Amino acid sequence: MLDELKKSLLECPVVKKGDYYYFVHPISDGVPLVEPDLLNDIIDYIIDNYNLELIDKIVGIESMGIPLATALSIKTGIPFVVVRKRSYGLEGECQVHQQTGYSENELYINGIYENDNILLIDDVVSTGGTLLSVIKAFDRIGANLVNIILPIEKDQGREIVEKETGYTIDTLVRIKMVDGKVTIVED
Ligand SMILES: O=P(O)(O)OC[C@H]1O[C@H](OP(=O)(O)OP(=O)(O)O)[C@H](O)[C@@H]1O
Ligand SMILES: Nc1nc2[nH]cnc2c(=O)[nH]1
Repeated sequence: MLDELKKSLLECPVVKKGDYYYFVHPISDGVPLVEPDLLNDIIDYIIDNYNLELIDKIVGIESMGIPLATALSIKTGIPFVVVRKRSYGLEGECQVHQQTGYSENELYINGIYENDNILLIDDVVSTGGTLLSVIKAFDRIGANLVNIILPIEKDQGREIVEKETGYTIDTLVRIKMVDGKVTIVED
């Protein structure tokens, strides 16, 4: 399982954003081509390894959390919500500041309410900045974060977020940038 994901990560190009080594991968960038088998590998792994009966809503963070949330939603029949980079000004909208290793944005949460049982999915955790701010917003809303799942883990973001929030962050493959190339960190 996940061999496709590991293999594709080892092969993917890396570009520099300032001092930040940025891997370019179908799951995290939608380029150069997203093979359905790769997406299915990830979704089938989640379905095979998690009890999703309690989940009311899947939540994907724009942009690359969207394909994952969509695919998981279609296969499970669980509805999904997107945390957007655009404000809608709907009643109760929650604004969140997103800081990554190379960019910052505002994120906007609509459609998530107190006691919603949530599966939060995104493509990658690196510095943890995105996850940290979204998780804190869900805590303010009073939503119930049942699972937090990301296919790709890079750098120390996962540990930082787990320490700061007390939540368990599940990642499927851990990578490390060595000499500007992607390496897989085996458990
Ligand atoms: O752990 P962090 O350092 O916060 O990095 C992880 C975030 O970086 C990307 O978001 P970004 O908005 O840059 O890209 P996207 O719009 O392609 O998802 C990715 O989708 C994660 O949300
Ligand atoms: N594709 C991609 N997304 C990221 N989000 C945070 N870091 C990275 C990275 O190195 N590559």
